[in-house]
Amino acid sequence: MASYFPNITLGNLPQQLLQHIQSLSTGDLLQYALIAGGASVFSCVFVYIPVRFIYRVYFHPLAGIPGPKFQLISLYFSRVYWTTNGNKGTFLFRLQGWHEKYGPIVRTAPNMIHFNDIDTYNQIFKVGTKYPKSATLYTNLTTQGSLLNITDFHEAHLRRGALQPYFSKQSVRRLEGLINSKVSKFLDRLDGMDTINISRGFRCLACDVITTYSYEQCFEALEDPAFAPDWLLAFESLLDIPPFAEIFPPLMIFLTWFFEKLDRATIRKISPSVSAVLDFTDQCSTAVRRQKSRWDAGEKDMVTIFAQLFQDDPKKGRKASTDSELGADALLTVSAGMDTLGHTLTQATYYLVKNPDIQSKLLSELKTVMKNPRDDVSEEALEHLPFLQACLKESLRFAHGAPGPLPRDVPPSGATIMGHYLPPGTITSTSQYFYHTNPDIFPEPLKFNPERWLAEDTREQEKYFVPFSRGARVCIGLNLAWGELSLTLARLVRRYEVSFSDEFKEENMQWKALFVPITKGPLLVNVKERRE
Ligand code: HEM
Repeated sequence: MASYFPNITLGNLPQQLLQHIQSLSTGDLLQYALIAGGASVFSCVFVYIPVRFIYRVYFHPLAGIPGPKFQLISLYFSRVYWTTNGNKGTFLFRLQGWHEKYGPIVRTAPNMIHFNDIDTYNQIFKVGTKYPKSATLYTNLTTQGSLLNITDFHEAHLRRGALQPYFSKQSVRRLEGLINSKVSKFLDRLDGMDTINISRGFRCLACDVITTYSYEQCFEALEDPAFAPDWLLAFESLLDIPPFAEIFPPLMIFLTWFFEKLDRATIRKISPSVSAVLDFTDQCSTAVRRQKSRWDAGEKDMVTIFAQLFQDDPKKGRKASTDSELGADALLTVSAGMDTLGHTLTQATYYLVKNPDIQSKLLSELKTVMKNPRDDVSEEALEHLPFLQACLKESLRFAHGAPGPLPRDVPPSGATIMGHYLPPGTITSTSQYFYHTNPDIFPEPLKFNPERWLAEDTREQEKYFVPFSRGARVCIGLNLAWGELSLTLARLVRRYEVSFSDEFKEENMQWKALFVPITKGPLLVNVKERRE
């Protein structure tokens, strides 16, 4: 066997090394490789990681910001910790403990901070902000190419500008007939149903409204006998993506690439859920492509929220969206509204059933604009009902929209927030959950109490109320959401007495924070039609 330390002289080192390597047998090479590998692992574990940890704790520009030190050891270590062993979706609640311990600004990763301060929130989440969405964290593959993942200000501004007119208050008012017709269908479906999974029912309703509006093609989710179309069940199972995909994002990219190469029948055999989600994604893309063909053929008076995206806008310097961007936005508009709306209506119904006195106060108010249980109503009439509006706000406060940390990058100029200098590229993050549960603003924050919104002066509550986020990237669908929330809740409560089903367990309502809140189980109810 060759010596590991060959007799070489410095004069002609590279050549001598090459000759030495060429003289080695395969067995020798393997031994060298093992020794080199072992030495690398050893120095990584016992030298590189500890030295890097010491740098991060004492010498990094963010060293002055308090926080749990174990979060600074390794990003991979953190990812493994927060995605396995029942920890998934609980980061938000741990953050709460850290804020109690360390104060309103906490360093949560080597290059990331989390703050709980509404004035800083308003500085970062404002129109004209210099803090873009974080490029390293808005990378979800299912929304790739869509508005949600755009981090560049100008590009996002142009894309939003093309979609926004269809979501203005006036546009949503014109949609009232559509929303009311879907709500009627939803309520008619409840009639005669036994145990109702109303969490899914609400999501089917949201899906049918937005698909009809977006692509003039209702996906007829409300037709499903149990409000459980395949794609909805598949989305439910895939929302909780497996830990390995979060721990090794490249693996997810590889799997996506791999699935793209397979035909649908093979995918169906490997994973029926992935196949159902892909079918749904195709359905959205096909619907929007069909509209584009009609548009290109000269049918310019069609109603589609994508009309402006079909064409260049030379004045603004916006290029027409590509087919894959259109498909991504088509999927986003359905998915962005479905879970958020469904969850908010689920919270509203749960707390009204749990608090009969609140429900009966709401019912009395609703009777002033809906004489009969089956009456239609306009959103404008509902806007003048203070108690209903208070119930909706309280439900949104409990639903939290996108509760977990929303990440934004510090601009190239760097920034000072809450007395700490943050170098360019630092990721800042904050969570609406903390504002909505601040006990100084919302006393007894975990009590569903609509009355808090009826106080003489609610400016402080409004300041802390951010279910749709704020500023340049505020939810584009918020007017539509208000329309759907108020018409659905008002007409549901006016028409039916809702009660918990015997199969319903309180623990179902425990939730964890993925990008949206996911409850442990569904809200299961029974309904009885009101006589008057
Ligand atoms: C109760 C209902 C809803 C809530 C609480 C809600 C909440 C939110 C929040 C918090 C964001 C910001 C996310 C971020 O910064 O990453 C957002 C973004 C967005 N929402 Fe909603 N949403 C709701 C309903 C809807 C509906 C019905 C639509 C239908 C079109 C919609 C479409 C969008 C879109 C497209 C974005 C991305 C905007 C952008 O990145 O510029 N949302 N929503």
